[in-house]
Amino acid sequence: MSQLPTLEQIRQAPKVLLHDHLDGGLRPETIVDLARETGYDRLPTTDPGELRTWFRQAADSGSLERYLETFDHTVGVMQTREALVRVAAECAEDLAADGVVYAEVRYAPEQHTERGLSLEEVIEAVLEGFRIGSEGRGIRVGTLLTAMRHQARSMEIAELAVRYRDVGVAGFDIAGAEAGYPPTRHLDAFEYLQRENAHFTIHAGEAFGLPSIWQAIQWCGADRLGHGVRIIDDIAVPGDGEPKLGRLAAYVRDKRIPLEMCPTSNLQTGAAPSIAEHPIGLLRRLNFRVTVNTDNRLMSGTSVSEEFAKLVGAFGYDWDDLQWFTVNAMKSAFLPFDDRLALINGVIKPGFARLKWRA
Ligand SMILES: O=c1[nH]cnc2c1ncn2[C@@H]1O[C@H](CO)[C@@H](O)[C@H]1O
Ligand SMILES: [Zn+2]
Repeated sequence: MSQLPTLEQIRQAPKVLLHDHLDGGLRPETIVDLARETGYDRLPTTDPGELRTWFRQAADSGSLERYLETFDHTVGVMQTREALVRVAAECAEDLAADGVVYAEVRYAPEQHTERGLSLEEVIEAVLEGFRIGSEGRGIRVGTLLTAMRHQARSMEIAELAVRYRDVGVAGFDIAGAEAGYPPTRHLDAFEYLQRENAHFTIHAGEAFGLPSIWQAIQWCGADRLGHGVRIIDDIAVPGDGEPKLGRLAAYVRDKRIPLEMCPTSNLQTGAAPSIAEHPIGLLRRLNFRVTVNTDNRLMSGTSVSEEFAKLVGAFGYDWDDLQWFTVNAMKSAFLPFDDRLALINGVIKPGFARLKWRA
């Protein structure tokens, strides 16, 4: 009988990451450096080791709103061009070191203008950082521009996503507290993106249920769902018989709408009770188009490989399962079809084949 994949082996597999926040993945050492350089004096500690633990624990709050408070400190030190270039470059390095071959990393440009940078300067700094950090590392990184759902700048950000689409911006997203801020608040931005043939995902079904998912898909036209875990509220699982899908869950599965699942993050915000009870188990069994993501590597103390390893531990996933999640993610990327196919056939399948052969 073949062994289950180990964390070390998983690190060597070519992986794809669709849901990762730039301001949720800083190295603690970098936060300390940047705070010193930019005069940010509100960090809870200036010891990198303690800071790592602080983020992890503060994010373990059980509520999305409290989890999001920790971003004050990362966003607080990402207010200069140099800081943004460095954070983006290190993000690409860290993802490449974890074996990620394609990533879409998101952030909200409107949160990085406190010290006078324009939205364009923010976007260009991040693109420059990703260019520097990916060079020669076997990784391709695109960005998603996020608009904050409690603010009113989504149209402006959507226009920038279209303007920069041929130079590294792959799409658009909305994030932030979900309850009380339905996606339809930003309908004009989504309609504009659709008219422009642009791609977007929406954080939906994380801290709020089915109405949020329904609006994101049927009103706003989202290509993908950020999290989407609450889709299980539309699936009845009788004790003995087959699970029965409601109309919305059936639509999501039939249309192959990608779910950007982030298991550890969901435990921290209270969206799932444990990895073993995470909806990903059922959704994978029912062949929804599930992908596995990190959300915020710093706040969750995780990486794509570690998310995979936790799922292997909880559900006994083998190499075929991990390849299936990876191909799902690549199919769902906001990248031209030819490029997706080239990565699947030229990088992902051969990479997994080598690991399976060794196992
Ligand atoms: O899981 C999440 N749900 C909703 N919003 C989030 C999540 N993670 C991060 N952000 C929000 O997105 C902003 C831009 O990257 C972050 O500053 C944070 O406020
Ligand atoms: Zn997120």
